[in-house]
Amino acid sequence: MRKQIVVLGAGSWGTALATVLTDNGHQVTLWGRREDLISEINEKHTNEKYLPGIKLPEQLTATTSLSEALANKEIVLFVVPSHSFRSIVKQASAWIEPGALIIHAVKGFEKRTAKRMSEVLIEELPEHFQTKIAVLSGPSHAEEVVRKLPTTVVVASENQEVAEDLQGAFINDYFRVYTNSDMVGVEVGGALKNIIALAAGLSDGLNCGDNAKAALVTRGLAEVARLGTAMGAKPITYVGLAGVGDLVVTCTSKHSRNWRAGYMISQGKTLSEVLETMGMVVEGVETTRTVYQLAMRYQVEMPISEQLHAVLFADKSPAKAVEDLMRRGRTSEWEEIIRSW
Ligand SMILES: NC(=O)C1=CN([C@@H]2O[C@H](COP(=O)(O)OP(=O)(O)OC[C@H]3O[C@@H](n4cnc5c(N)ncnc54)[C@H](OP(=O)(O)O)[C@@H]3O)[C@@H](O)[C@H]2O)C=CC1
Ligand SMILES: O=C(CO)COP(=O)(O)O
Repeated sequence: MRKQIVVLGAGSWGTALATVLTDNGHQVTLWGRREDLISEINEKHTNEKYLPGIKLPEQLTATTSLSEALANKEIVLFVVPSHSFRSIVKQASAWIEPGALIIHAVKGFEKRTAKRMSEVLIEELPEHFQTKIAVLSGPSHAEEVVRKLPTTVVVASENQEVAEDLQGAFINDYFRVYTNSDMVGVEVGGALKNIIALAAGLSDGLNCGDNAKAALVTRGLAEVARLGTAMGAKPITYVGLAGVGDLVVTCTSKHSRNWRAGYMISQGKTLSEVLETMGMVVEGVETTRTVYQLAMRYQVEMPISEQLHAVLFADKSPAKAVEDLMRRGRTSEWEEIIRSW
């Protein structure tokens, strides 16, 4: 059924998801903060900064006005980076229709509080939205989605009806959507895989080889599952799209900004040079800082994240980080948490 949908955030992922929803016949409004970009989307049907060379559907309209964007919308999708999430939710809150479903597609934690985005939504929106919140995640680079390449994602909500309604709005022949009830697991998986992708970029830049990459993905998954489970996730989520699926794509794809950031650091660039060159959000950097605190709070061992933290924020050489990972104390592959899968 045709729905009225607003997508808040006109970067790569917001624009790509708005395209999927428009292709599905919904009436979609894309909100962004820059007049020049919004005029470009409305007049030229392009978003050259974030999705160069892509023609967007002509039916997709954009605006810089939050009140206009949110008027009469049945689904509200937030896709702004985690660092601006709370502020945009606060501004939007007053204009959201009481019956709307709320979904976000953000892969990060709030820097100041280490909260998940759904926790921020619960704090900032009126209480009646609490049972209407969902997250969309999984292996899905915007550059491939706008080219209609086959993609699978997961929509997680504690409310099965909400998950199924949203599945129905997003699913099509190139964008297959699965439901899941584990919001914590899906949100934590989406955020943490960026740390492992940064490490994979470093490893590739140091020519550590394919064995090392496989080790990072596999032991990275163990690390993600360990913290996720301690935070309340269901371990089985990590053998799904928001776990192993997203780890594989982000650690191996040329499209990954996190992988590219790690690679550039291995080539001697400073973190600020990397972030400046990228011109797009690299969520894994702040997530590494946050996860360092979360690992201590939950008393969870996270050796890859810990080494990456030292490389990014304490000037440790990537080569020494690899050496320290390889020389860790001997351990068994299967610990209690992972054994419960
Ligand atoms: N790109 C992808 O393939 C995927 C991304 N994601 C996740 O989606 C989220 C958004 O990322 P993505 O779209 O890729 O990011 P981009 O870097 O492509 O775009 C960032 C967008 O956020 C806007 N923005 C930046 N700062 C602010 C602010 N302070 N207030 C309001 N808007 C702001 C930018 O606006 P402006 O242009 O005006 O600066 C731009 O529209 C991230 O959490 C990411 O991990 C998830 C899956 C896939
Ligand atoms: O989440 C993504 C793919 O699933 C995008 O990853 P990057 O932010 O590293 O580009």
